[in-house]
Amino acid sequence: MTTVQVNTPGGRYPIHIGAGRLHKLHESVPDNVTAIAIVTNPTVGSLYLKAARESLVHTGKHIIEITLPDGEAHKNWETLQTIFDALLENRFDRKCLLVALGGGVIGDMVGFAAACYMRGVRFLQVPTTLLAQVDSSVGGKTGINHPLGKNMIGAFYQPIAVEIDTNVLHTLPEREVAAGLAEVIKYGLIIDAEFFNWCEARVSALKALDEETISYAIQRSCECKAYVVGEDERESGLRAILNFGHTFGHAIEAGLGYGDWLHGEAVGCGMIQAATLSAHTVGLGSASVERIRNLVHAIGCPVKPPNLGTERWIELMQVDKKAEGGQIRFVLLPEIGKAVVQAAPLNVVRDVLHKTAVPAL
Ligand SMILES: NC(=O)c1ccc[n+]([C@@H]2O[C@H](COP(=O)([O-])OP(=O)(O)OC[C@H]3O[C@@H](n4cnc5c(N)ncnc54)[C@H](O)[C@@H]3O)[C@@H](O)[C@H]2O)c1
Ligand SMILES: O=C(O)C(=O)C[C@@H](O)[C@H](O)[C@H](O)COP(=O)(O)O
Ligand SMILES: [Zn+2]
Repeated sequence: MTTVQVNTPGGRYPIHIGAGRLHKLHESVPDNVTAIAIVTNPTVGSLYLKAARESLVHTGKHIIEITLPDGEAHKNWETLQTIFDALLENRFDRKCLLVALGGGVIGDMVGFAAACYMRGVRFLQVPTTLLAQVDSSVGGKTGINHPLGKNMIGAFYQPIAVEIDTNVLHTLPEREVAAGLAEVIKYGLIIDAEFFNWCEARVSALKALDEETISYAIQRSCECKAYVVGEDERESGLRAILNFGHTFGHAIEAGLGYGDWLHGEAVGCGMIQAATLSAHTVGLGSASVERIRNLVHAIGCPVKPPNLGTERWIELMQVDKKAEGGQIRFVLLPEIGKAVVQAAPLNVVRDVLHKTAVPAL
């Protein structure tokens, strides 16, 4: 097992990474917990709820299970309310623990529920998708979508620990693995050029979930994210670089009504668009743009954005949380491994939207 430590003002906690961690969840449950709610969905529940429950039974605590509908389209108020209903019906008190067993959708919603229930109870992240293991379970961004914008309602709220079991990745559909790899590559692009090279050289092993390769990819991703959120928990500066590819990517997700493209797929394609914009604004070389496009393609994510119509793209991107005074701000790369956040002229953005609409592969 490897441990990566997260240290933020809002919480200090370990990320445990290893094969079989699902059977050791009890090790992360504090003694003074009064009751545990395992929150999952039917897909993950049918695969892993039994193992999670069996390990948590070792704590001797009262355990309930809450099953939410599966999918990004359900990351909303209505689903959140069902968590509160179950907690109240079962008389859960302030010393309860919520366990998020699932991908990023479950993690984001359970984290937000934990932030709100009785003004804050503890929660444990047990991410079961690659994307959730390398990104969403770490750093405390929690929340739900609004029809007008992605993750628009939420809170910064840290878990007490993250338990990553690499074994669970083997039941993931290929498309979900590709989506997770998009966020892995992101760390190389924004902060660690050597890690980008490392990923480029290991595409087959990453896609095949080779144990040693994927474990290192998860560890390095968590280290990068832990560093960034440790410096800037609430995104007053540096943390915005974790949003590379997301200004375009979130527009794809919201523009298509959530659930058509996977989050990681939208981010993968958005990173190509952001790289193209970087070439026009901060001097990223065309060879680097090509490398990024090739790697996104190689991991199995789409490289051609959907046709939302240029003005609709702009409208959707203006809703982005990084926007200030109506001006869209983008994460841009002067070079691979280095990121800056700045506004870009709208005529250049329009030009990039036209250029990236043409498939180059
Ligand atoms: N909070 C953050 O910092 C952060 C970071 C990145 C993404 N996100 C959010 O995370 C969400 C995307 O997360 P995701 O990609 O994990 O999607 P997801 O949670 O929808 O999971 C993808 C699919 O895989 C299934 N699944 C989960 N684990 C499985 C397993 N081991 N085997 C088989 N199937 C499994 C799920 O049931 C679901 O159908 C988005 O809402 C995104 O906005 C948040
Ligand atoms: O943790 C962060 O900060 C990120 O930006 C990570 C992103 O991968 C993630 O998709 C996040 O939920 C996006 O945040 P948002 O503030 O743009 O909704
Ligand atoms: Zn993301």
